[in-house]
Amino acid sequence: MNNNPQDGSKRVGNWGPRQAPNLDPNRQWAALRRRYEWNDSYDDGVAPRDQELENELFGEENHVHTGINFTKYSTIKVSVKPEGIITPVSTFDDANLHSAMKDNVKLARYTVPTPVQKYSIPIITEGHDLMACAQTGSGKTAAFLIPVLSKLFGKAKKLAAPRPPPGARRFKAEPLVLIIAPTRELATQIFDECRRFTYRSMMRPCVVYGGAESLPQKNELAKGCDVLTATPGRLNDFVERGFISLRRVKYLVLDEADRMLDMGFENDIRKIVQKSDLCDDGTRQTLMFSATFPKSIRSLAKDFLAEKYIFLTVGRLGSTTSDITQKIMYVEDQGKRNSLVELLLKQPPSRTLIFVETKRGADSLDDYLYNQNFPTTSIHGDRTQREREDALISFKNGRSPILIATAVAARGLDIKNVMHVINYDLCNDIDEYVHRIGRTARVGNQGLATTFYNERNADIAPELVKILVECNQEVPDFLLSYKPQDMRFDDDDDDFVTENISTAKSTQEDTWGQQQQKSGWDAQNTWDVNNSTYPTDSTDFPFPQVQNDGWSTNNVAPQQQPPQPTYQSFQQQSMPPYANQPPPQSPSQFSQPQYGGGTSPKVNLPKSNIQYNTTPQQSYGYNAPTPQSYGSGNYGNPPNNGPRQNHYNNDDTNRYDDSNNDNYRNAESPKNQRNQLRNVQMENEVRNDPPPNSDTWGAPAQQQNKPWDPSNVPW
Ligand SMILES: Nc1ncnc2c1ncn2[C@@H]1O[C@H](COP(=O)(O)OP(=O)(O)OP(=O)(O)O)[C@@H](O)[C@H]1O
Repeated sequence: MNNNPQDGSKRVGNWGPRQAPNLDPNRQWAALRRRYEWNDSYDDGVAPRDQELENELFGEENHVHTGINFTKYSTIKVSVKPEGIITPVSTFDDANLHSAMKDNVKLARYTVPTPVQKYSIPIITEGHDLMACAQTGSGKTAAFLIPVLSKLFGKAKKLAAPRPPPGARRFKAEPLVLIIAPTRELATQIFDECRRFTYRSMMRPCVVYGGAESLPQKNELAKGCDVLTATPGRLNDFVERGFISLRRVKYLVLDEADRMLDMGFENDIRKIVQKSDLCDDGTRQTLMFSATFPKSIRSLAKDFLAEKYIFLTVGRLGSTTSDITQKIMYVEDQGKRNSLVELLLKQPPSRTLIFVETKRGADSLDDYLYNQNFPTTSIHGDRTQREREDALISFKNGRSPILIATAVAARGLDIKNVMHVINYDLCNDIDEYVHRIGRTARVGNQGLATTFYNERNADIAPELVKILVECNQEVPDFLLSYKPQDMRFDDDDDDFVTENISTAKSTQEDTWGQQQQKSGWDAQNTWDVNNSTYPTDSTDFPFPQVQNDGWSTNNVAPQQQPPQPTYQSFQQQSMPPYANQPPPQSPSQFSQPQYGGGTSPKVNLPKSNIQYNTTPQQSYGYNAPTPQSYGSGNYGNPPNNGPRQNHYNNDDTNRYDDSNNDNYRNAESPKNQRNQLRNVQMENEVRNDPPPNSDTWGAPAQQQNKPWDPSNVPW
């Protein structure tokens, strides 16, 4: 731990100070964000610019720059069924877009369409229903918004419902476009995209989602709503209460369609499509998008599509992008916390998303890391919607560059410069794995995904190995027995065909004959472990030594906990050479909790401001592990706290619970009180402004096309 001499704040490794999320009680809900307001005095085609709004919508803050592998997209195999009826566009100029849309595409700095856009633009423009599957981060949102909105721009006056008179008490919103998404955060993100692409047009976007107050959402609907993004629960609620009619809908879009049609949401969607007044006169198009589409869901989806729908796949259905370096570490449950701390200390501080299985697990890990002075926050279904939005804002702006999340953040979220995704608890479902790791390495950027694996995850191992092999990733020795000898892509089935394993091959003699990728980011512009300044004494960065230990060569996962790094190895390896402060040198320093054991310390929330000069043991009221407990490999269970429960056995589920849960009403729940107390605690601490340029959390490599330069890090 470092005590920053200037401001006294506690820091761990090279991470910045932990800070309270942006708790602004006056911050408005996402649904109220500004959008372009059309005035009937404007000519159809030419609406004036609004410079302030333009800066907000298209400014640097949220712009995800394309990465060095963006051009590789053009080499991905695309399949369109039925064949021969669609000619892809090759540029946006080819696409015959409305002039306002052309301007917006330029403002969004899109120069070349991605493959899914090249095909979906003509498919949608020509009036087909569509089921589209393309890799995470490959621009699926724009793939439907651009053609849908462009087509409507010219017809808005004719098709759109008249605006309710100002202040109307009785009204019905009658959108032309309805986009349904599984989570609130994704819905608001799509709404933001709608705000961008409807800029200077007549089309007015709105969003309705659970967890936030209904009234502001209703008030926005009352001002006019042509493009509605919604989560299913709140949408059904508003339809039932008569605030929304779906009778004019010309485009129904299911984003993350496989998720929208699986058990959790299927009933909601059936209700919307089959029991509401949704336009059914044959003029409506239905569009489904996702990075994954399991076979069972594909056949179910046909219930909602026209008979002659088009099925578009970019790359293999359900595959992930090869821009993600995937690393699998064998870590027993009781060693996870230490391995995580070690991993976080070894990586250059950068925006990092950690997935856990349960809401309780998220809270507990968040507390644990936070108490070790890591700048964390968390997002899950038990937090109030305001807390969730605050957490996301803090993660995006760099105040809290480590976000601990349940599956609620697995799909769709597009946050720039997420450099590292850690699967602390591996999920059971390979599709969810694909979505989770897809939060990094977007639009041709590169990223790292580290997964903690142990015997309890054996169910997912065969599918996981196939993904690793397909993406030319290293298959660790403990997973070799799951490696198929032959694996082909079956065009008819859109699925893997594997043959039986005869002999397990080591990663060195890869049967596919493809070059192994280097670990870490490679290419000129990113971390290159073999070549880089970071960290010179640990060639297996960012992975602790456990991978190289003897057990891993036996082709079988070890029965016992693998050897853990010792105090000695921490001293030698954990701190990057450019650390501002030296690594812990003495046992007394080392016994401080940031290198602590596997059990969450008891959090005694202080009544007054935290005194930084006191020892952490006093401040936080728990016994930190001793150096001896590290050395003995026993540090997962600090002596006085006993062994940790396997928190992901708890029965609180993480499943997307955004359909009906209005949890902003539960602000007084014990969990939320705890969160509020913690927020107060953080508020009272020494505060630092976010890094001047929050991109320092990940951008140096990705944005400036140059190697990671620690001097860019502002502490
Ligand atoms: N043609 C383009 N050129 C440059 N950037 C683009 C282009 N199309 C989309 N983007 C950007 O790519 C990023 C990822 O897009 P988007 O979120 O739509 O991906 P996605 O395919 O829906 O991913 P996921 O499967 O994770 O939901 C966004 O920041 C978007 O602005």
